[in-house]
Amino acid sequence: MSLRVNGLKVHYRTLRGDVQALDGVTFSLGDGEIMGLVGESGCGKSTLGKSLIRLDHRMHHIAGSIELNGRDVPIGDDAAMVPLRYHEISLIPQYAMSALNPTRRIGRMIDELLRSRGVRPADRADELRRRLELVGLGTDVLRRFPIELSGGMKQRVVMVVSTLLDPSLLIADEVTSALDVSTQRSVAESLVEFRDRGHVGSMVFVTHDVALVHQFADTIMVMYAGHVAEKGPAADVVSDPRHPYTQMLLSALPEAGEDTGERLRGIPGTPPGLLDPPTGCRFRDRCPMAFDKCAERPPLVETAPGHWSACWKTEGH
Ligand SMILES: Nc1ncnc2c1ncn2[C@@H]1O[C@H](COP(=O)(O)OP(=O)(O)OP(=O)(O)O)[C@@H](O)[C@H]1O
Repeated sequence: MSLRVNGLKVHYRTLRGDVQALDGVTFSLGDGEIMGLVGESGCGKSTLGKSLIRLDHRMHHIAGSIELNGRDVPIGDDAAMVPLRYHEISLIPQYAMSALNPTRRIGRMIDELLRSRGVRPADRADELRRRLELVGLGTDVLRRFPIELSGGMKQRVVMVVSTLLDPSLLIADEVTSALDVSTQRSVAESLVEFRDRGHVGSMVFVTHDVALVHQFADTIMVMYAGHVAEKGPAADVVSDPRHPYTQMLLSALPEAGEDTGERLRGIPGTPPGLLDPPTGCRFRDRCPMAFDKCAERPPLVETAPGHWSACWKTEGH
């Protein structure tokens, strides 16, 4: 499995003009790679996740291409995307577990979903049972209503359903944010296990939680205001961040076990509005290292093997 996203621009049409939510996003994902996608609220994480599978009616594909396993993904053509959805690319949207239909038993809901995707439920019944077991659920959940399950159980059901057709790519959007810390970890471990067993090819794991994602992701991509700031091996991004935004994002996190008595400080300032974003580097108004050249947009450059950064001050620019 391989994914290549090249120069992707996606805007939201609003009465006040176009919100430039993704402005030339370029990255690739290798076979089996789990990529954590992080950045402050509003930087375009969910928009990128949705763009890979389904644009809603306000989203417009302005430019750029997506290639999955060497084939073009026609994101601007809703009808042409139908055969790819859930079979090739699957999404666990934000709040999916809260959106389970309260009047349907889990088993019936799964049957209906499979039929809507052109699959006979009986053909996947054994696999469904195996995967429920894999995430620690008995088949009795199939007879239950969503209200009878805990948050962690619901999230596991959603994971199993979203991956039942063995997609090449899974986008998991904030799947752990509403869960307690130990459940977060076990949901993340189940996703890794699904990848290890080949139930999903690669994964984009969207989260605010750098500390959690760095424990299990292979790579981390940091977005800022619709641009990619940095992408690289998870351990390198955390131990040797190249982009000043990543450095500030990480320094705003507490060290494990450390209590300095200081209040945590966020990054001063706020991201620019995307209706009329500044030209050049979009981080420059908040960046302590900004200089004249930042009025020009810095290209994303590979500064070490597999480690990319878009900053004029990073070596290699
Ligand atoms: N339906 C919409 N109409 C107009 N603008 C939108 C819409 N949805 C998102 N946006 C804007 O697009 C930009 C990217 O939003 P997006 O939800 O992708 O960010 P995010 O990083 O996923 O944020 P969060 O972490 O809060 O989910 C933001 O400026 C947001 O205000």
